[in-house]
Amino acid sequence: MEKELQSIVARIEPADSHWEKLAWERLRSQIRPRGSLGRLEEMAARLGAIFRSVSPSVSRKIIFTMAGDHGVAEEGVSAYPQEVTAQMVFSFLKGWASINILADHVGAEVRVVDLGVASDLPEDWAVIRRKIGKGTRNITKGPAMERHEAVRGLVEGARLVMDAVQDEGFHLVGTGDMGIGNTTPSTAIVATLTGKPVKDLTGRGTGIDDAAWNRKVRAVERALAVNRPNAADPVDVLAKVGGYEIAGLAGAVLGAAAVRTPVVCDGFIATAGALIACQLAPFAKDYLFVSHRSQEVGHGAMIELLGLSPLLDLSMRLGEGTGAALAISLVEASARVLRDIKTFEEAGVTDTGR
Ligand SMILES: O=C(O)c1ccc[n+]([C@@H]2O[C@H](COP(=O)([O-])O)[C@@H](O)[C@H]2O)c1
Ligand SMILES: Cc1cc2nc[nH]c2cc1C
Repeated sequence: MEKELQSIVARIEPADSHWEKLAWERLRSQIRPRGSLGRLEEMAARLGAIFRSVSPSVSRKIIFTMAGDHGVAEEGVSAYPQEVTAQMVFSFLKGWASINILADHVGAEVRVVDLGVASDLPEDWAVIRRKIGKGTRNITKGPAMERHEAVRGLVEGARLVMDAVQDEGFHLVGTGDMGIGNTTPSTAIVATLTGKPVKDLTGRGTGIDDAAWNRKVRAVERALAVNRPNAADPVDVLAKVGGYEIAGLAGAVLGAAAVRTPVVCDGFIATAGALIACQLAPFAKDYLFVSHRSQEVGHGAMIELLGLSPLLDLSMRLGEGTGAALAISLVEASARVLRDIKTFEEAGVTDTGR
């Protein structure tokens, strides 16, 4: 597994700056005032660099919603009980949840992956089964998982995305999460990677009260003190204070970058995964779009560390891939901007704007 992870990471090359230049040339010669489509143009130029094309198509879209449970939930850090993770997986499979509706709205398929739900999911559920463990261990007492388990989660996430792109022809990937308690490990990850005070990075997750917030801050502080994750070793951080679904989310970003495919990450937890991926393979960032700014307070520090601007700011804090779904429509729009808007020359319009 470690070898396979290394080979995935080694495949990740920077996006193509030559094609980015060609994309900017086309964008600048389109029949509209120069720069008038703002950030859509930046997205379009990045797509040109990713696909090595000025006529990219991203019509086939897929969202992977990665699920896992967390031993730290027993510290009372969430507003909901652990069984909600499996219950929401069932709802995703039924098509009842927010992600189903928003993904359908933008024409994206949803796949639900069990990387570490605490219970055995019934055999007749159409979930993608990649269970590494039945929930992580409590990070306030020791490591969330073994290092080899973190590597396995990374590889499983990467494989799912690479297969979807290479075997099924998807052009654009979104990442989302489901896991009661997972804002706690995500906070521990961003605290480790930024060194900022835990208090400033800890949010309200599913909507916890002040007492639970205090417990959450203490849980993250204890997790860091007990495990001493090595910020210079992203797999160590993931294994000690991460989660199974966070490993899958990080792997999905690696897999997308390895097959030169844009990937849109959702909110706080999916971005924690993306951060791990970009620490492992800095060029992965060339393929990454941060869908939205989550209301979870520590998300700002993650975004700052990545150096990417979120596409939307809708005061959302749901997860599941919901922000990714909405932003996917913008990424698709920017591909159409690049490909379909005619140039002054093509349209015979007088150009005096240079
Ligand atoms: O994606 C986000 O920004 C986000 C912010 C807060 C909560 N969530 C979701 O809520 C759950 C985690 O919250 P908690 O309070 O149980 O740690 C998990 O299922 C996430 O998908 C997601
Ligand atoms: C009901 C519910 C749905 C969710 N979706 C993502 N995280 C969630 C947390 C809860 C509690």
